[in-house]
Amino acid sequence: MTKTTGTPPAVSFTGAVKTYGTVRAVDGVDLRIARGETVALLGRNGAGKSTTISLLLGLIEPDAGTVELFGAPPERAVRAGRVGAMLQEARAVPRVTVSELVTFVAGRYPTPLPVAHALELAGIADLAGRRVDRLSGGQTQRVRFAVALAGNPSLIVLDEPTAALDVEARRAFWDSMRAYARRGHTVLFSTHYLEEADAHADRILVIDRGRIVADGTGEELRRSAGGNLVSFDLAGRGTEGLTLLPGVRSLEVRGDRALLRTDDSDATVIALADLGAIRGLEVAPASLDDAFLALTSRAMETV
Ligand SMILES: Nc1ncnc2c1ncn2[C@@H]1O[C@H](COP(=O)(O)OP(=O)(O)OP(=O)(O)O)[C@@H](O)[C@H]1O
Repeated sequence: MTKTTGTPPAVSFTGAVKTYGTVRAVDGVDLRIARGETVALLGRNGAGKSTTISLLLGLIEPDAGTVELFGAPPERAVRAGRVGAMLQEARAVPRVTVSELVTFVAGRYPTPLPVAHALELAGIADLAGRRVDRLSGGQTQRVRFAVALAGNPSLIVLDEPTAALDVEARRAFWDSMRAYARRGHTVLFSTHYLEEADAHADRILVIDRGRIVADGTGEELRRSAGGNLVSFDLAGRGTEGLTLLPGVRSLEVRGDRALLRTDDSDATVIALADLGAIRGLEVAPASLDDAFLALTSRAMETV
């Protein structure tokens, strides 16, 4: 899709692998992100999101395969000021004000945003004179966003950017992020929140055990997971054999309820009735949540 112009994509992974001991944190990722796209990297805890982002930023090297930004090694793009990042660990610099910090970072880039503009975009104009080590978690998060924006980078990478934000700050954050994306910048953000990925990304990459298991719009993911969800109370019974019932593609257990994704809910319900497993039985269309669970479910391996 991005090959036609001859311009290298913003992000390109080819067979990238990163292993920690026996864990394949990133396990053969092939990926292209075109310039101007807003992409969400969605996955459970430990799925490989942060490792993917570290590879992308050149903070770690792949054991195999290649990673490029704008057709060059990540370090080169980072050094040229084409990349801004907001990572998970926040280390406050003592005594410095918000404005001083953002001014310092902006000064390291060739074509930075005016500092007042970066502060305004991050929604922290009113915090300009405050010390960065005396802010709340949510305020600190927004300062980190201003730091990521300060250099006016072509690509901005945000690792779980809304983790510490309340509802209002979250909304303000996404408004700012979208304003930045509308200027033609490329945005990659990681999240656990399906609604955020669905609402704010052009494209969602679902990562599970180091692999990209789905790539598309929220609508496409819902469609690809397809089917219906049949759920019922286990009432103490086991889950053996449930994935073998007619139509069933995957099984998830939430508390005492079994959730079966099925391509043929009628056949599944009849089979459950034969087993006498109909307590609290419900049939519902798949949601994006369900699609995500189906895509990343451990039970998928057995289906
Ligand atoms: N420095 C490291 N040393 C050893 N194992 C690591 C290291 N970093 C990551 N891992 C392992 O690699 C896997 C992927 O971790 P990663 O941090 O990329 O996941 P994540 O999707 O960002 O998770 P979370 O949502 O919890 O932040 C996990 O099994 C993790 O334990």
